[in-house]
Amino acid sequence: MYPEPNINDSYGKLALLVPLLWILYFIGLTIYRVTLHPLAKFPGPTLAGATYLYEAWFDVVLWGRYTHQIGHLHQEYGPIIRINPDELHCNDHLFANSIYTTGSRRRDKSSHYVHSFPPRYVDYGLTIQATVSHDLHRIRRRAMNKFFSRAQICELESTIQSSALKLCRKILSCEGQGALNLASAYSCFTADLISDYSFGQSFGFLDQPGWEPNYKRSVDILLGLGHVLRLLPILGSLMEMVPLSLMQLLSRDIGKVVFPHQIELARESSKPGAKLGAARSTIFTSLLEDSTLPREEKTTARLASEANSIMVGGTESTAVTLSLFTYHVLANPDVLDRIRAEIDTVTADDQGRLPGHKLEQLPYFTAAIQEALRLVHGISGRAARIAPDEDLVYIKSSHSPVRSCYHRNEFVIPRGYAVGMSAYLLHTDKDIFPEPHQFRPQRWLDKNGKRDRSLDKYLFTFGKGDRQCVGMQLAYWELYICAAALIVRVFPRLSLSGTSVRDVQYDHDELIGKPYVGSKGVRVLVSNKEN
Ligand code: HEM
Repeated sequence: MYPEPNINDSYGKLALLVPLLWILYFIGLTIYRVTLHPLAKFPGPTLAGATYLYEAWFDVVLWGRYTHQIGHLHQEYGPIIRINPDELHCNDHLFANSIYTTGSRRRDKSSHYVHSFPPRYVDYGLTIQATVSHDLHRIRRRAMNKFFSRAQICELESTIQSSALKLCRKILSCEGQGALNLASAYSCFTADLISDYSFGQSFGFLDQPGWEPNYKRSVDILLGLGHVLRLLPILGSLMEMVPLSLMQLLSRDIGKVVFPHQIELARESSKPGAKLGAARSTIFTSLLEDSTLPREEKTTARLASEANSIMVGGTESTAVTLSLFTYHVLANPDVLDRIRAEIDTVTADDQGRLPGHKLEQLPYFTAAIQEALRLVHGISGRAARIAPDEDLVYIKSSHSPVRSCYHRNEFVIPRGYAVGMSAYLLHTDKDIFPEPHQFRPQRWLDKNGKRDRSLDKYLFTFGKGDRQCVGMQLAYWELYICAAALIVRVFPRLSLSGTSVRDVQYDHDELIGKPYVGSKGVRVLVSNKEN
């Protein structure tokens, strides 16, 4: 007779074996990553190539600070470095056009990067911004481009003008009420505009008595989740399993960014003969009617995710640029005077509005907007791309901003591996932007005070290549029209309150660049007479 196998004993062995196998796998993987892996020959700290924990230390534990560390690593290792097991980082402007291409050279997004976007809200794979595949992105982008062309945005001018005037009146009505945080005010303005354009119905944040609620907190929460989701994608999958109703109960702010209802309304109004249609065509009614978009691209889940992506992309980035612009202009009265003098040369229309196409021709005003965009950085950290069909050859240029002990001049990046650049590091390259942390609009002008466009190609705030911000024209139009209205109607009665340059200065990444944790943003006092 054989003794009966002890089941508890077998479970015990299995319980030991599983972690042991996992540890062996992990050790094997680590050795592979630093020896035989196709990126193993690239310069960089061994730990960064061996494990994602290195990136997690800077981005999760130290909170969004890997970009600073990447800057230090470039100083030590040269213009192209390995920053995690599967990704390289380059800090040479001249290589940007090889990474961020347009036309027939295909570029996928790296799935590690797109995991930063919270599932369901700016859904991984469902939105244009989180689409990994180049080919699928082309289909989605083609359908969306027409809403953001210059001609289309010019059509929107009167809506932008009315919202800007509404914003000015509302700020002025805060006279004598203590410090006003402009982050909320500007967020109300941008969210109202983009919701109106997307759904044909504005959120109406500027029409409510105060500035709350608004969309800012929801966007902050979503962007703040980015590092954790990217480095622990399983959390994303868990989030996906939480029913929407529960998520709305758990967080009122996150609950606000779910739009199936708006998509269903758009679907109803796009049906032939519908009665409840919006007065004009909106982004989503038009996407639903677009016969070139395959049916699976028009599901409510996908379009609701896309709505989130447009709302998130279109609200906070423009609002923070306006805040940064406001701080620097109020803190530098000579800059304000110069812009004001230029704006005074523009003839207003019969309703007192300053036309966008005239404003964009003002050289100093434009230079100040470019400078605000440079210092705001947009998506400040790395935005990696993968070339699936070609090896990329990087040849160290004489420009290359970093001096290194590595003497290799040529690197071949194997196809299928991610390589990216970071707006913050490019925008603070002293060779291109001397005194990079200073707000100096004149750097965008020639010695005769005319616009010098030679620096424009180094502005990375809207990204580059095929995946460059689709809303760029709209953002410029909002900035010109709103900033001009504020300068003429509001700034003479504003003064900064308890705000320093640190409140607008880049400190860390939360997908977009953020000032130090705890910053209260740009706060102003509104007085009843002009300063
Ligand atoms: C100052 C304002 C803005 C800044 C700095 C900005 C920045 C950016 C950047 C850097 C990207 C590329 C992202 C990447 O590579 O992953 C992007 C993409 C995008 N932005 Fe903006 N954006 C701004 C305004 C807007 C506005 C007003 C909209 C309104 C609709 C918008 C919608 C989008 C969308 C939908 C994408 C994805 C495009 C694609 O993947 O093809 N953005 N934005």
